[in-house]
Amino acid sequence: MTANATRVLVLNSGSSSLKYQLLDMAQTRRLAVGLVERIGEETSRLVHTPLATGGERRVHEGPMADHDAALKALAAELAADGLGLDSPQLAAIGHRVVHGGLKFTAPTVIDEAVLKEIERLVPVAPLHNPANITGIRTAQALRPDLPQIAVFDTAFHTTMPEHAARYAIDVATADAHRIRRYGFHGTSHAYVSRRTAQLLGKDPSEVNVIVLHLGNGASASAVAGGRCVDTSMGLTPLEGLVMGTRSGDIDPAVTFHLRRVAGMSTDEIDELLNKRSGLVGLCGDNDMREIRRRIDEGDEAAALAFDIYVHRLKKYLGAYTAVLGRVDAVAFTAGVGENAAPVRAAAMAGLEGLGMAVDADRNAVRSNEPRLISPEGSPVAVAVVPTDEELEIAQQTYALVTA
Ligand SMILES: Nc1ncnc2c1ncn2[C@@H]1O[C@H](COP(=O)(O)OP(=O)(O)O)[C@@H](O)[C@H]1O
Ligand SMILES: CC(=O)OP(=O)(O)O
Ligand SMILES: [Mg+2]
Repeated sequence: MTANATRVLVLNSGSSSLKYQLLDMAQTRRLAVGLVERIGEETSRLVHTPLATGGERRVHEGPMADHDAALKALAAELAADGLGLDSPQLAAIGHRVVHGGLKFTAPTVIDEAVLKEIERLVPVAPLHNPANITGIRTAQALRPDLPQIAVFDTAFHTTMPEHAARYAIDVATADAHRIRRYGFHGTSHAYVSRRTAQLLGKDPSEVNVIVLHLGNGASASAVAGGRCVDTSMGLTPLEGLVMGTRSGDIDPAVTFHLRRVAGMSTDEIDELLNKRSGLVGLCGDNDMREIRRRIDEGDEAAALAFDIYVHRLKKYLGAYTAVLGRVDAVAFTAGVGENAAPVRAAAMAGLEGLGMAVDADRNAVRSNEPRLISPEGSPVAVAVVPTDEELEIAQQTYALVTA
């Protein structure tokens, strides 16, 4: 690595999207950011913003078959800005990897053995790990000489105590198949809980925070003094909160019933619970903006979907208050948490008994900065803290390659 290799490319591959950022770590500056959406569909779309050159945002529409095609397309965009992947200034590529099992508790240099382990975990992250693997393989082919670093969603949760991580099922079966709560979105929960402590002017070790990461996938975590003590996602990213297309918590016997009585196959049930449930299953839309618009027009299915979503949030707020004993702050983050003021207001409504409340004027403020939305003097600080998984991944990646 040359001395002026201070850039990191971060790839955050979702099931059908690929978010990316190129950063210069010498000044912690974003050079380019972008997103490829609807990968695998006819209507794929790439939005690229070249911040370094101050150029216009560029949008390309047209089919992109897979993450390999998406990565090649974004590489071409970067090259057009003179920021190509062939640059000697590129120090490493950092990859978000969703499932790392118990093995990976820290950022890891990717080699064949690491890739094999990520592959082994595909059955427990079927929407995510395959996309992560394609991203890694394509990036390796484009720059075989460069360190590729995996930053795992599961890593932050590996501090959970056994009584939170274990399911109450037969121990021998659980151990034989490594069935336990792993938790996901850990990079976001770690970043946001730290930023929340900062917002309060405290050290992370001094505060207990409930983080609500509400994106398309959604999860809650209880963070005590900077360490995760419980989280809502489990063996897979299906458990917990109501999500865009995933059910979150259900009675596991629902799946037996769907097999025995409804005659569905295991794959059909998997698809139902992961892709046709949650908000989309309840009302046909998974985008909170659209749901709010429909509620304003008097749509009952949208209103019920919203109420179910919020009810689940309240349950986790209550549960994690009990788990933590003392809550200093609740932090809302990700697409819904950062932007949907009505979700925040509804989730907090009636929780005065837990010391939680939202000030309507503060809640209505739109900003990209971390901010308090609870009333002055509230026992629990309620905050909106924008997540930045890409920055966190870039920092962890750069720290590893410059260590
Ligand atoms: N202005 C907004 N108001 C309400 N909800 C929003 C807004 N912007 C985004 N969202 C919600 O955020 C979701 C995407 O969140 P995001 O964190 O980007 O998800 P992911 O990383 O899982 O793709 C959208 O599906 C939508 O429901
Ligand atoms: C783990 C997970 O659910 O991730 P995402 O929200 O990106 O789908
Ligand atoms: Mg996300």
